[in-house]
Amino acid sequence: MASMTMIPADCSSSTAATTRLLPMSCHKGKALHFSRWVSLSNRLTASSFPSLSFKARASSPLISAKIVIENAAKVIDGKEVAKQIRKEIAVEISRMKDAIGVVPGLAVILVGDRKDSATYVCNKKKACEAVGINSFEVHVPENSTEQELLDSISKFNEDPSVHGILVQLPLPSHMNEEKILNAVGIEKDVDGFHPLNIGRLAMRGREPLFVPCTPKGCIELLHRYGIEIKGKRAVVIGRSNIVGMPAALLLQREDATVTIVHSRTKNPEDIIKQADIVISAVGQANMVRGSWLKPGAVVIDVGINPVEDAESPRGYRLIGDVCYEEAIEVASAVTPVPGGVGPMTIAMLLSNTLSSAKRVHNFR
Ligand SMILES: Nc1nc2c(c(=O)[nH]1)N[C@@H](CN(C=O)c1ccc(C(=O)N[C@@H](CCC(=O)O)C(=O)O)cc1)CN2
Repeated sequence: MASMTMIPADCSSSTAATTRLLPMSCHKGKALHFSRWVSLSNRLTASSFPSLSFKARASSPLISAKIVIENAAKVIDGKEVAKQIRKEIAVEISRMKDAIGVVPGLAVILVGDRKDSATYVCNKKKACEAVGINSFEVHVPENSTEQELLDSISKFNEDPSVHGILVQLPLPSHMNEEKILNAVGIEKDVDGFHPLNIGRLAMRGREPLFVPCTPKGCIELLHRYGIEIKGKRAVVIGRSNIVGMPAALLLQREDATVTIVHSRTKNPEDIIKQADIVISAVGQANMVRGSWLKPGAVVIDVGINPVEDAESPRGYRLIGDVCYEEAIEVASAVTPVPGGVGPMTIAMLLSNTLSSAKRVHNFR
C-alpha cells in the first residue's frame, strides 16, 4: 500500500499501460471461456444447472454446466491459516516461558510519518501482544539522520531482551536502505533482509538464520494446503528484494523449476501460462488476467493495491495483482486480497521472533 494512486477496480481496465507486463486490451471473460472449455469432461448435463441453461443453449449445454463445477478454485484462506499459526506460536511461547522464564522480544523501528507503515507497525505490536511477545517500538522522525537511526538499531543489537529487530520499509529517500539493513545484527534479523541471510538463502547447503516474512508466508500457505512444489514449474512475477527475489529462491530450495518474470521480460503471458504455481508481487492492480493462467494453476497474489471505493469507510479498498474473479475460474487455488498473503507476513514475523529467542536460549 505504498503511494495511494487510485485506479479503477475492474479487471477490464489496464492500470499502467506503460508496463510491458500489461495486456494491451482486455475483453472481460472471452479468453477465459476458451481456456475453460479445453479441460472438459461431460459427467453433468445442463439440466442439472437450470440457471445456466439459457447461456448453455447458445453454445453447448453439456460443456457450460460442467465448467462451473470443475473450475471453482479453492480459496486459500491466509487469514485463517495465520490465525492458526498465531495460536501455535502462543502455545510455544508459554511453554518456553514456563520452562526457562524467557519471553521473546521484538523491536520495531518506524521512520517518518507514512500512514500505511504506521498501520503495519501498529498491527505488528498488537499481534505481538496477542501471542505473548514483548514489543519495543521506536518512532524515528522523518528528518532524522541516518546516524540517529543506526544508533537505535545498535541499542537493540546489544539488548539481550530483544530477539528480533525490524526497520519498517520503505525508508525516507534520504536514508540508505542497504546501510541501515546491514546494521541489524544477523542473529536478530527477523525480517531476513540482511545480505548474509539472503546470501545463505541463495546458496545450496547453507541455511539462513531467517527467511523474509512475506515469501515465507507464501510457501507456508502452499505447505498447509498440501500443494506440492517439488518438480513444479513456478513463475514469480516481480524481482524485489523483499518478495520476488527471495520467493524465487525459496521455491528453488523446494525443488521447483523457477522463472522470474519482470518488467523487461518479453512475452510474459506465454511464460506465466506455463506455470503450475504463480507468485505475483508487482504491485499492479489486476495486472494478471485469467487468460494468462494455465488451467489448474495455483495462484499466490502478494499485491496489495488500493483502489478508489466510495462505499468503503476508508474511501478505498485493496485488490491484488491478479484479476481475482477471472483467476478463480481458471486456477485450482487462489489467494484473495485482502485475507491471503498479507496476514501471513505478520504471522511469519512472530514465528521468526520465536525461533530467534529459542535459538539464543537453546530451547527446543
Ligand atoms: N520491514 C518490513 N517492511 C515491510 C514489509 C516487511 O515484511 N518488513 N512488508 C510490507 C508491509 N507489511 C509488513 O510490514 C504488511 C503488509 C500487509 C499486511 C496485511 O496484513 N495486509 C492485509 C490488508 C490490510 C489492510 O486492510 O490494510 C491483507 O492483505 O489481508 C501485513 C503486513 C512492506 N514493508
